[in-house]
Amino acid sequence: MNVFRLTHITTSLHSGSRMVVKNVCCIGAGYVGGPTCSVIAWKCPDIRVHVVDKSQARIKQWNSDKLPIYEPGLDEVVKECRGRNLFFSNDIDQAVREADLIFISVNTPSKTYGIGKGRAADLKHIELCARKIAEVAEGHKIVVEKSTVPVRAAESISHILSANTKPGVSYQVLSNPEFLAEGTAIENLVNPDRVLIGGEESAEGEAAVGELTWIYHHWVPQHKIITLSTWSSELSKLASNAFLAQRVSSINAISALCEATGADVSQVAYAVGKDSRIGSKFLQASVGFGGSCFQKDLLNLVYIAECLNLHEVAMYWQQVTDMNEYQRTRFAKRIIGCLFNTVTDKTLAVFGFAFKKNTGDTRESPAIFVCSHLLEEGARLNIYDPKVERQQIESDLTSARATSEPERVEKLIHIYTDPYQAVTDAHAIVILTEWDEFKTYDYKKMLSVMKKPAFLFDGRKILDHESLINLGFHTETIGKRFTRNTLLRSSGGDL
Ligand SMILES: NC(=O)C1=CN([C@@H]2O[C@H](COP(=O)(O)OP(=O)(O)OC[C@H]3O[C@@H](n4cnc5c(N)ncnc54)[C@H](O)[C@@H]3O)[C@@H](O)[C@H]2O)C=CC1
Ligand SMILES: O=C(O)[C@H]1O[C@H](OP(=O)(O)OP(=O)(O)OC[C@H]2O[C@@H](n3ccc(=O)[nH]c3=O)[C@H](O)[C@@H]2O)[C@H](O)[C@@H](O)[C@@H]1O
Repeated sequence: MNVFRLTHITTSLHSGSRMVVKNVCCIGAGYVGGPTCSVIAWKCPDIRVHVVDKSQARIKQWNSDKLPIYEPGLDEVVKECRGRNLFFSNDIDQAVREADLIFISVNTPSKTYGIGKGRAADLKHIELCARKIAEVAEGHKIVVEKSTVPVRAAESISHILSANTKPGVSYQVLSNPEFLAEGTAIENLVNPDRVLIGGEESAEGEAAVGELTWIYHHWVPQHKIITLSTWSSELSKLASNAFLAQRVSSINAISALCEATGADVSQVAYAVGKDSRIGSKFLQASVGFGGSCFQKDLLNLVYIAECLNLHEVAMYWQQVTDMNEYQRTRFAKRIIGCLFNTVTDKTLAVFGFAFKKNTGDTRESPAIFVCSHLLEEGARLNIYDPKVERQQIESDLTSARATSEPERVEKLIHIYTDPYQAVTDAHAIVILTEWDEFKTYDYKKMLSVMKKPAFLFDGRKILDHESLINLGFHTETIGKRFTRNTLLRSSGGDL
């Protein structure tokens, strides 16, 4: 079916029967809408791209020299296209009215209220976009679901649009989920593994799929563009994130076994990944996965399965997120255990707060969970991250969800812009993000200003642990135990 549809689309493109997309609008100028549409504008100089958002602050930043998100390569793309065929504004009505094709790229967080609280995707922003489009649209519009949504969300969008259709207005709704990862967004967008386009199985549906395919054809080879049914496209996105998260939880489960048995998780991951059926990617054991999507998309999948009475399926995917919770808690407990079972009034230098390197994003960062656990135990935290803003760290750790005692926490956290200052008089260094610069530090110099015994907990497995032990650090990492640390502990660590 797929081959048939692709052939059909290519034929209709060549026959000159297309509507020719000249104006694209994207509602939602976030981590997905911003980079995705910047790349479309960059690769398609013949298309005008308008990125709109309800947040004035966000749009102001997109129009400034300091973009609202840090993403390698993004500044250059925006600089080249902004004002030429790429525009950022709050005028949603006008952008929607002028557009031939509208991406909906707004946030779809887990619900924080009502039925499905904490698990179901909150589609209120999507619905508001559909209603806005219905209110102001003129002529024919292709509406593209770019946000990650539950299966059959496109049906709800279509219902809202058709129930409010004015004379002379028509719509086609497509699913085109995004697979970019933060920190490598531009690279992923420029050279995607695949692009999914789901559409209705009708002549109109296929014509709309053809229009979006034409946009991607500007830079993505035909064989990477997969057309499929709307529902398959929506579910493929949730399934992809679930599979990726599952790999991380699988290797993290093995890391606990390694620590208990004396095996080394890096060696196990290497050996397992050499099997070409398994592959080596996404097998890096860590303090746990973070980011705005893995957790919410997994929980959404669990919720969908439960609603469909597929309890075993729900329980299977639930375990992936339970394992992640276990890994984060296990790491925090290990820190406390090694520090003689108490961190109260001890100073810990925390390196990294973003959920992964090369981003300033902290959403669901394991750092929030580990730090919150340590703060509950009364630790003082000196936190350094090269890209996360001070206010973000403060708000993440003092928010109602992270703690019940914001005033107490405020006194316990100190944000540093220099890692060497952050370690002064600290009892331990805790690495929570895999920033490359952490590998380049002078740990001998750091050790000299720390309390002894000095501890280092590498939650990302990025440092040379043997060298650190030789320097005199009591070193702990995920999925491996160092026997020489025992000597350190018995000698008071003063080597
Ligand atoms: N962050 C990521 O790396 C990825 C995210 N996704 C998915 O893409 C979607 C968007 O995610 P992000 O870009 O991270 O979210 P985000 O929170 O960074 O951006 C969403 C933007 O939409 C705006 N918005 C919300 N409702 C609006 C409305 N009614 N009118 C105008 N603007 C509105 C918000 O002000 C915000 O700026 C989500 O469904 C997410 O699951 C998919 C792939 C990767
Ligand atoms: O839907 C989304 O939001 C996106 O979610 C992930 O992208 P992202 O969350 O940006 O980053 P990842 O590289 O997937 O990392 C997620 C988390 O897993 C952790 N991780 C990743 C890989 C690994 O081997 N080990 C590991 O602990 C990372 O440190 C990070 O905390 C997916 O990789 C993207 O394909 C998807 O589009």
